[in-house]
Amino acid sequence: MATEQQLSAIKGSKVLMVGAGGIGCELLKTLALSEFQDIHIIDMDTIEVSNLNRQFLFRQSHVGQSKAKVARDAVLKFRPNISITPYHANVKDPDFNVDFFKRFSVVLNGLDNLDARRHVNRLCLAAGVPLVESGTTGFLGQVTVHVKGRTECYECQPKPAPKTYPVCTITSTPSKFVHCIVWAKDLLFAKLFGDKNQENDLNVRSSDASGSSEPAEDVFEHKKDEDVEEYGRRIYDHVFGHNIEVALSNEDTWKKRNKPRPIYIKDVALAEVIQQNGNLDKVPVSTDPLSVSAMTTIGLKNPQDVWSLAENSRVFLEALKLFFLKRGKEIGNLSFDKDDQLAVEIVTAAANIRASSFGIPLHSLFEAKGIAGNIVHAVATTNAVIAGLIVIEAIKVLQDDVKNYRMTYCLEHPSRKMLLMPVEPFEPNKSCYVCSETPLTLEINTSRSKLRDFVEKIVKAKLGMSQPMIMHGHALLYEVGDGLEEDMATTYAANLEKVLAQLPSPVTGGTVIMVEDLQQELTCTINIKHREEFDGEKEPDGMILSGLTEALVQKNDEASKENGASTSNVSQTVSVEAEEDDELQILPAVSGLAGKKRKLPDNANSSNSDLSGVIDETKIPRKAIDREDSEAVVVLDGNGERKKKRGQ
Ligand SMILES: Nc1ncnc2c1ncn2[C@@H]1O[C@H](COP(=O)(O)OP(=O)(O)OP(=O)(O)O)[C@@H](O)[C@H]1O
Ligand SMILES: [Zn+2]
Repeated sequence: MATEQQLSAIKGSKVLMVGAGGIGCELLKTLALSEFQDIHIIDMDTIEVSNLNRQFLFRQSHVGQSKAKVARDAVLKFRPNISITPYHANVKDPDFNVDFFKRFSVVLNGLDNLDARRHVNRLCLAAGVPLVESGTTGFLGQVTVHVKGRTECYECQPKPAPKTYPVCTITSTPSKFVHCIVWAKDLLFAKLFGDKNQENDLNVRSSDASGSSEPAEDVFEHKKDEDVEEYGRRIYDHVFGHNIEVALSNEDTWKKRNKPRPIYIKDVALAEVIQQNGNLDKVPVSTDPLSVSAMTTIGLKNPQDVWSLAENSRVFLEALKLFFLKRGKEIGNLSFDKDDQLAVEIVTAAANIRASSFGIPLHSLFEAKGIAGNIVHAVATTNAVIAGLIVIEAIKVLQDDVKNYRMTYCLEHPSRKMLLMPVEPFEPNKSCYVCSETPLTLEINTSRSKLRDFVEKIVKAKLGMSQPMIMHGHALLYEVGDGLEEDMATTYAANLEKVLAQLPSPVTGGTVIMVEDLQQELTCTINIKHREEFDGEKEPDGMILSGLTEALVQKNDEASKENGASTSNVSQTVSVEAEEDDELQILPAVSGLAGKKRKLPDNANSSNSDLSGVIDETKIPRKAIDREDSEAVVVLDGNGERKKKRGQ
């Protein structure tokens, strides 16, 4: 039961919720039942069938409608007298500016991606509004509190980067099914259906061109009059047969490894089935390109079955054919999407054929989809627990009860009888470029890199700015926005194509530039250091930004060990991520010592970095507690009451 003081804080508040998905639905219900009276919700999505199992405010009949609006209507049914204002929009829209944020007592995030979270963090800082941030993945979850000047901001600490694998493991020496999936998705699928000009480590030449003056042809090129089936067989033999033969010729690689087996269509005894399969008459008529299915055409029904090599080969050939016949217009622009049935089918089939070649156990489409889409199945209970914790923290924030703020981690298994681990928040990180505006340093070749490279690779990708303005002293080098005069827009467009040292106000070693995002009201100072050379493999951007609270790249230790010595390419990595969302950071239970340095655990996990789909997360907090035994730890006792334990 809330005290009177709490009730009065709740009733007088105006709350902004961002995200009306898994956490958001639970959160809106809990806010309404906790007597909150004025709630605004932003969500840019419409309801999908796959949301219904856990986003309980939505029903089948709501599919296709705005999440924010339907969530509002559903809650008003049992709390008709409160005010809920929905916005079916992206929180990054310019309408949601600092003035908009200033209208709220607290902002509560129920988002699923880093980009939006960073954006909201910046707006909350600029508006001086407290933020309660949250995330869940399977049984894991966390709620953190961010109040300007008092606690760290969302970006004060590094976020775990996607798990990556050495390129050589993916291209030459896979030892796990996940390696085959990454190969099929990031290399093969990208080469077949993505941008043809992209850099890609897949062997694309039909033969080694070194001996001849003629450049070898790109096998992935679909020749004008080439029959699609013929094309499919050619690709099959090249990637599963020829490329493996080439790999085998490098004998050193296989001295301590099992040799892979080249697989050609003729080996799979497909002669007859090729004739039968791909009967397009059998494809159900559908207007939705994402529902075209090779499995259906072939008559494979159960996605949980593990297909044989021959079945995988049939699916591969059929899916390739369907892409060309049914979705030809998309070819050249596709990137893997876990909700694209045909894409999942071809990636599953290709990964399985490769796995077969390397003696790795095959997997079902269902399993392969989980791995490729990095799906950790959501647990509705975790969302409910996290939503409850968000409301608890929101109430403390409304009462300005700073000393009782807690960041709480929800674990899968009890650790010291705790499933919920509260941790005192940390002070702002003095070197955070977001909340402490600490200058950054950029090493760059100022006579080779263009302003466009700087904008794309640094300002947008690294600093997460969407409406940047770049200044050198009083000179404005670049700006975006609707209100720009035509001549200025032309000047900025021309500047983008100039190398830094040749800009109207030249940027060279020693220059200090300011980058400002007008919407986020964030300004970064960047000290420029000219550097002549960059290592193409280790520093592929050709520029290095330092001073960020940088992401920790999680190396797959086993993969590194297995392949570390095999090629020169170990430092290069392939990301297993299709998208940068669902990021969840699990931090150790260092507590009580606000301002003290903390480390991410070695095996820190995040939902988007664990491909097994099963996160062995319990080790993280438990290890952390054990390691931090002598530190102050705040625990919940059996009755749920908070006790503060001080270590010796
Ligand atoms: N930039 C954004 N602006 C507004 N809403 C956003 C933004 N980014 C994400 N969201 C919303 O945050 C919610 C996150 O919810 P959740 O993690 O349950 O994802 P989901 O898309 O509903 O489910 P799933 O990804 O598991 O299919 C989604 O409803 C999504 O629309
Ligand atoms: Zn910060």
